[in-house]
Amino acid sequence: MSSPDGTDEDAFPPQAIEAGRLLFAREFSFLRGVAKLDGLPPAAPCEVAFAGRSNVGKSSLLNALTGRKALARTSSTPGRTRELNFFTFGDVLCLVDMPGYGYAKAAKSEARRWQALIRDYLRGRPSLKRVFLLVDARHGLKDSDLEMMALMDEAAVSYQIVLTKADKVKPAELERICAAVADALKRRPAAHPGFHVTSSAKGTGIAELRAEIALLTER
Ligand SMILES: Nc1nc2c(ncn2[C@@H]2O[C@H](COP(=O)(O)OP(=O)(O)OP(=O)(O)O)[C@@H](O)[C@H]2O)c(=O)[nH]1
Ligand SMILES: [Mg+2]
Repeated sequence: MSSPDGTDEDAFPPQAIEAGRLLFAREFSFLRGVAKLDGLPPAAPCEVAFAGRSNVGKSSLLNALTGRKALARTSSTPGRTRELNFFTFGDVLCLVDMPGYGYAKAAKSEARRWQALIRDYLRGRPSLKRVFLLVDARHGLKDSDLEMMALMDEAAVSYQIVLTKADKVKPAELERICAAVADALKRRPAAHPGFHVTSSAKGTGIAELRAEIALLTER
């Protein structure tokens, strides 16, 4: 499904793009924020989560996918999302906006609490079909991303990289980052080999990501 550089560009036939469009045209609502695992909502048939470093653009991507400007709260200050936020499309799909990691200024105790919540959630959620691991296209993979990937490899949770803020990088630099990401994914047992390149600001790659999620709901 991937082109030689590992991206999923052109990988989706028009039917898949249309299925993604229809899926995300459904009624969509915020279900609840969860700070402790015992508050998890009942499992939807398909759950998809968005993880990544603080400020990488998780909440913005969720808003771009759903076409709602302020469904998930975004901020230029890292550490905006502090809980697992569950959004549902009827009884078909649940999207989870996760708190970011790697934010140096977060209080240590709070960072530990988020990490434990993320770890326990990843390990104990059979309905979780895939985690989209967001990586800033300007910065590429950082140590904290590699730690997150190791955690998901260990928990056998399927994950796929989504490069964000592609509008902020020059094409040559983007190519270099894509090659580095494709290389890093080769040695990861739970990683999907393809990845997405997106810009929530410009709408790049959003239709393809919707199509990818629609395919996950059909499994
Ligand atoms: N240029 C550009 N800016 C973006 C894009 N996506 C997000 N941003 C900006 O990046 C900042 C962080 O975005 P958020 O969506 O709040 O990031 P987050 O990953 O949810 O952050 P936390 O909840 O703190 O972990 C905001 O100022 C967004 O406007 C993008 O595609 N392009
Ligand atoms: Mg957020």
